[in-house]
Amino acid sequence: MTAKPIPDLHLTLASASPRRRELLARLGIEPDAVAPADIDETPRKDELPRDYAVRMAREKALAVAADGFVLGGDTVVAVGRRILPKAEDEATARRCLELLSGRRHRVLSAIALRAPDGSLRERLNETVVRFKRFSDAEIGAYLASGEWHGKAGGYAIQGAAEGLVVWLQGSHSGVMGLPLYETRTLLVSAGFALG
Ligand SMILES: Cc1cn([C@H]2C[C@H](O)[C@@H](COP(=O)(O)OP(=O)(O)OP(=O)(O)O)O2)c(=O)[nH]c1=O
Repeated sequence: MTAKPIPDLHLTLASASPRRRELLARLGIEPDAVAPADIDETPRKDELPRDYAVRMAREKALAVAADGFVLGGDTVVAVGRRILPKAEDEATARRCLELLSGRRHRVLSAIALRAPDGSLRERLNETVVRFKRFSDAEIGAYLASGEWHGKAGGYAIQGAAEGLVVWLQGSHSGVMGLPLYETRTLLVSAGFALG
């Protein structure tokens, strides 16, 4: 007889991002299900980057119908109060890189966990990153790499972009999409049994 799964112990990752899954695996966690949340990701008028990141993580965790725990996450790159887009085309990626060149920016990475009793817990990681001042050749080479595609702020720190980072204060995993310290403490505080 096959043992019936216990729904309360299930974890669903409400994300289409393969990086979030890889980062979760570093905590020894393999989600029982991966179910991308289909939500409207348009920022509200005058919404602050950190409020937007937390709201998106929360909406993702709430949008997925599943038993057990549901984990949502959202990563936002911000320059001051300005939320940078996810770069879906080269022109957008170029604009992001020109804006980020030689200056500090913030990466807000929020996570939200819906527990089996329906309660919701959230955590936010804020990391400050400073890139070198980019030459035209560096921007050209980075755009040619295609690594910017689908990434908030038009770069991926897990690739060649890290070679352009002068300084970072905060969480490397947070910039990639899932801040591991916050994720671990959130799961522990909700009573999720870590391996
Ligand atoms: C800044 C930065 C962002 N990113 C990625 C992480 C996220 O996947 C993406 C930000 O978009 P998100 O909306 O946070 O995530 P997503 O659309 O990829 O997946 P889902 O909404 O289904 O969870 O940018 C990197 O991979 N590396 C980086 O250095």
